[in-house]
Amino acid sequence: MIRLDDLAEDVRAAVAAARERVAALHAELPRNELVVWTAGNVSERVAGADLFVIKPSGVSYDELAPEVMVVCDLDGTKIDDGTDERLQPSSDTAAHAYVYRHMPEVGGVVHTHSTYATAWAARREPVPCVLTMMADEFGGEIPVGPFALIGDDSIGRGIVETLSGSRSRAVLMANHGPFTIGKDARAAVKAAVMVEEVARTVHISRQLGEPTRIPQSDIDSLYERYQNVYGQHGPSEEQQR
Ligand SMILES: O=C(CO)[C@@H](O)[C@H](O)COP(=O)(O)O
Repeated sequence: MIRLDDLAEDVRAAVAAARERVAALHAELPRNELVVWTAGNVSERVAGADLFVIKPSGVSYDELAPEVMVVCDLDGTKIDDGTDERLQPSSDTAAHAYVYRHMPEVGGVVHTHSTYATAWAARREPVPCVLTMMADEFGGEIPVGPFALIGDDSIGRGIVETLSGSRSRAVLMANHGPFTIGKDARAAVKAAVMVEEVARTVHISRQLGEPTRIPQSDIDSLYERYQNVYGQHGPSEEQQR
């Protein structure tokens, strides 16, 4: 079994940094009202190693300190990471691991059961692209993935099949809920917040009548601008010094 203490110093430092980030980001799930009880998880790939960090299963968000974040290899097997050997990683670990193995550009994965996104998942209905925020963030509709049972590669396969070649960073797994991906865990958490927001707004809009879809050329322009122009660019003040 891989022992964390036997790994190179730079890998151990990268694991420690990922544990800090993943522990802190779990607080965003209840803060943004994306989860009840312990029903959601965040993971992040460890830079420069075939490892990722994920929360332990069924532990209260209040108790998710960096030192209880579980370290797994890309098969989803917990390594000897210094935590109690009885501490089990998230029940969705196999799904996260499958995504990291098959989507090398992905550095973070999030799963929640947030109410509105999960309501669309229960209907197995994609959220149509009727909001500029959707075009900006997801570049089109939020797709639905197949129904898959928890515990093996099935969920991961469904996520990868649905999101490979899609601009969407979110998939609604049928009858289950949203899974989101990003370049790192923070980006995947942002996508989880955004998918819930747009699922809620489009649901409310449909109570008023049928929302109007945005033409594809406008979706493309909005996506291009948001991904490449929106926000702050260039070196930070620290980098300029
Ligand atoms: O969907 C499920 C279980 O049915 C999971 O997403 C849990 O709701 C969260 O599990 P842990 O990450 O705490 O194992």
